[in-house]
Amino acid sequence: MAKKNIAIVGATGYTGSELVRVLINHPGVNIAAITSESRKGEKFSDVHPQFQGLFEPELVGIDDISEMDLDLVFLALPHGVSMDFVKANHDKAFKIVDLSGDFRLSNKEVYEAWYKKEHNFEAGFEQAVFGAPELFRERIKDARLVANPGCFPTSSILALAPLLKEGLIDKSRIVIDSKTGVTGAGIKAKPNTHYPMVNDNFTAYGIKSHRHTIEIQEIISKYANDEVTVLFTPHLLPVDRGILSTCYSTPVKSVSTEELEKVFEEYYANEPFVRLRNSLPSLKQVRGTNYCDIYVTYDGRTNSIITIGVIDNLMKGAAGQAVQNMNLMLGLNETDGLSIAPIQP
Ligand SMILES: NC(=O)C1=CN([C@@H]2O[C@H](COP(=O)(O)OP(=O)(O)OC[C@H]3O[C@@H](n4cnc5c(N)ncnc54)[C@H](OP(=O)(O)O)[C@@H]3O)[C@@H](O)[C@H]2O)C=CC1
Ligand SMILES: CC(=O)N[C@@H](CCC(=O)OP(=O)(O)O)C(=O)O
Repeated sequence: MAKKNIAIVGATGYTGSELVRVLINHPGVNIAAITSESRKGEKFSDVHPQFQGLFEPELVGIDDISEMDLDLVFLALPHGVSMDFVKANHDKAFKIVDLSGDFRLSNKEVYEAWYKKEHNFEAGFEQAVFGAPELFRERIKDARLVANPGCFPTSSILALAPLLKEGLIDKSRIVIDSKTGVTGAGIKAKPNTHYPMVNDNFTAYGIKSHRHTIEIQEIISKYANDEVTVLFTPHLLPVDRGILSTCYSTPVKSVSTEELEKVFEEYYANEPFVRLRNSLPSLKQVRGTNYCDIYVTYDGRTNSIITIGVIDNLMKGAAGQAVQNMNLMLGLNETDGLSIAPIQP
């Protein structure tokens, strides 16, 4: 079969380079173009020297790809920027996987309330499919626009989905406590991600208002076909990549750890990128991979179910999941390019 032609928009960012790391070893696709506005005309390996000898094309401008013969375009752009490209190109022959949050929510009003930003392409909300393969695989296969999930939502939705599907927990109060590495904030240094602020430090942020609260809540409500209320707090860890989300919920019937493990085993039996762990998972066990490792247990003393979801924010939380979605959208094997072992230690 001829290789599919894809383009990556936003070469200088973390997820742009992570897409390249995965796709240069993908058997079914050719990176036909990679764009940058800030470093246009330079070589990709000038921007990311670790790719010297591996991938050295010249970076083109975003306008150069609109008329190219492409099968799919990845948007590795900030939210608020992706929507312009989607608006201008939604009727082109190529499919789009948008890594930003611009089309993940239900509608323009909800977006504007949580992102504090105007949205300029309302029709995109109707067209977009939320790119969580474990929940919406069949819809992703037919989608022209996939909204790739946020990193915190990926780790927590996968840790909660079986409990919701089986109607095992109280939907009125789910607490999600997440920790992330600093690459989640993108490549440009900000005061809160500057080395002295992050190193040897630990802090919560986005309390009561982080935009992933509504993303998680909307998706799991849709999935459970009922209203779910989520309390979500992210924290910044002094590590470069990885997310660990600990989710607390209350059972609505009598459960045991063994029963819960069985529910999760059955639910994820055929999922290539979900691994159920019988010991506590950690960031390094998924580093550089597309895995989501999950641990589930019941605490009788507090009558709580505790589930832990761990991912690499740049992989299952962004570029890896985007490639998984691309594989589904282009009719390739879902795991192509993604059979990567973790870097440990
Ligand atoms: N980092 C992560 O862990 C995750 C990120 N995401 C999402 O994926 C998207 C990309 O993330 P990430 O790679 O980390 O982001 P970065 O900030 O690292 O990179 C974004 C890139 O977008 C390009 N760009 C084009 N127009 C603009 C503009 N107006 N302002 C700023 N940058 C612009 C820039 O590249 P150039 O100059 O080359 O055009 C920039 O390097 C974001 O929407 C992010 O929220 C989602 C899940 C996880
Ligand atoms: C450390 C850090 O700042 N992380 C980011 C996560 C961003 C992300 O990946 O999500 P979106 O694609 O939805 O922007 C944050 O909390 O905003």
